[in-house]
Amino acid sequence: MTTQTPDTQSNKDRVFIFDTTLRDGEQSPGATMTLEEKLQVAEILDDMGVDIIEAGFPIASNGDFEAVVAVAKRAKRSVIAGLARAIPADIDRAGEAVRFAPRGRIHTFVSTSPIHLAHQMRKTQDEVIEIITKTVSQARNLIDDVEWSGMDATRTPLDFLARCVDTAIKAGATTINLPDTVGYAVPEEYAAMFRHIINTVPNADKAIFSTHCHNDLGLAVANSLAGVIGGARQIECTINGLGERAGNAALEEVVMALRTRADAMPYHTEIESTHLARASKIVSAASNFPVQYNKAIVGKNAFAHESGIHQDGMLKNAQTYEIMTPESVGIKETTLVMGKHSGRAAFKDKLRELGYELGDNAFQEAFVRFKDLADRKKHVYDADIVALVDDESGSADDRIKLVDMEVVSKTGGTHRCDMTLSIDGETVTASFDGTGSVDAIFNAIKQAVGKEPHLVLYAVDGVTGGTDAQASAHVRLEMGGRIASGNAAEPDTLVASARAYLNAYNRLLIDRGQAAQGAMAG
Ligand SMILES: CC(=O)SCCNC(=O)CCNC(=O)[C@H](O)C(C)(C)COP(=O)(O)OP(=O)(O)OC[C@H]1O[C@@H](n2cnc3c(N)ncnc32)[C@H](O)[C@@H]1OP(=O)(O)O
Ligand SMILES: CC(C)C(=O)C(=O)O
Ligand SMILES: [Mg+2]
Repeated sequence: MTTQTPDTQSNKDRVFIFDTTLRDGEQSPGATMTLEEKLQVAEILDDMGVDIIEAGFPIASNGDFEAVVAVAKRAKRSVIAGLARAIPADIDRAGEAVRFAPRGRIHTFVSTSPIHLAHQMRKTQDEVIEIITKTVSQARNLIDDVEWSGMDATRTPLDFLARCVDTAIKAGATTINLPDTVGYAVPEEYAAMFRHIINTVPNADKAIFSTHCHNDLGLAVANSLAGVIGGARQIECTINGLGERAGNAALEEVVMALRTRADAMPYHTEIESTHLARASKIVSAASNFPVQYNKAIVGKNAFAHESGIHQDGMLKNAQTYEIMTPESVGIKETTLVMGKHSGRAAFKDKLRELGYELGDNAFQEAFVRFKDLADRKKHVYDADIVALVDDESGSADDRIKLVDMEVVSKTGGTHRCDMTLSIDGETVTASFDGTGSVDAIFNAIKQAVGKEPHLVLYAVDGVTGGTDAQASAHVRLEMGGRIASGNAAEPDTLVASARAYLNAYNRLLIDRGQAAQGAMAG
């Protein structure tokens, strides 16, 4: 690995970030945003230091025009761009909209690839060259900042692409964008294309070269970075990778890749990365596109760890499993998610966080119960762990233990419980009916133990949400003037109820200092 340092002094390593969430991003089917939503997105982009915001395609509709005008009027630091086909009316309309910005840009594009020329534009190469000269000059007469894009550049023969770029620069384009419109390029090829064009076109140094990559093969970010390595200094991208078809390069990914791997790629952006998580949420809400959990940088799981080995490492030193801090992208903190893959280190840390200091044996017991619960439950929440630790039932000292239980309930019919208990080490079975499942369970226990404590209280709470939530059951029993309470938490309400009853019963036995059989003989 080579270690390089970005040249922040001369700015030759500065990469400009051109965000097109409001234009290419909005082209995602279903992602249409209201004016209010667009303004909210533009505001965060401006605040985070996006160099250029492509606010829309003004000729597309009055709504798009108004949105570009509104974003332009509110722009603080960012340049505001409007897209235009290589058509005079488009260019005029874009110019009309972006002139409201302190700094506006007309972004005009035309197809360059043989397939587009033959089937979409139905023009010859010479006609396209003539169109470029006319339209770029027209744009340049309206504004100083003109970007020209060669649509489908990556499927265009390099000699013709170079001719187009040369023509656009001569006509006054200040930024040259070479898009991978259909997400066809691979990184080495994309880098080589920039190198070739920049080295071949005589006035290449008069323009900034730009990448614009689509994610059809999942290569948009890799290609954008390769483009920069090949000489581009502007990346066109979108928040959350929103965009036509499989999307564009994700802004948060290119920014953090350049920041995190500045040693390998000595370039820098001026993006304030702590805004990334918020920007992602705003765009997700505005576009109605959920962010996938495992999305790099801003996904729910990007800084979450469930497996014990990783959690252990994270507790020892966060750099063992994180290459950037959550704070650096605006996420409050790393989460150690408690689940079936968690180990003792994370469980102990979680207990400490929840205010528990357990002795070795109690910890070991609680950990076994936690693993057992996590095996049965998808999400183990803090409240589940609290219930699990507070539930002292099932301890090794219990004289009556639940071995097995089966409950059959029929609508409008009987409720039956077959139960196997271990009483002072002896296996006892019982079967009993009840007016409901819980009644049948309690009756079966009473039959097995042979004594009838009086049920003073029975209550159940859901500890956490969802159908797999733990049920916390509470039972209070009275026998011979003594009262004992028992609690148990389980994903299954009936099992929780049985265990809470046994927990209370075991406590009655401890209080009396009697053996269970003795209690039975009573
Ligand atoms: C790769 C990209 O992302 S390109 C941007 C894509 N974004 C959009 O298309 C969203 C906004 N688009 C629209 O609202 C509409 O398509 C409009 C207003 C631009 C045009 O609408 P219409 O005039 O009805 O044309 P329509 O969309 O049916 O067809 C596009 C026309 O533009 C032409 N065209 C496409 N790209 C260009 C270009 N860069 N320069 C000049 N003409 C172009 C096509 O050849 C076609 O022309 P034709 O009707 O003479 O065959
Ligand atoms: C308009 C251009 C830049 C575009 O979005 C593309 O080629 O993908
Ligand atoms: Mg695009």
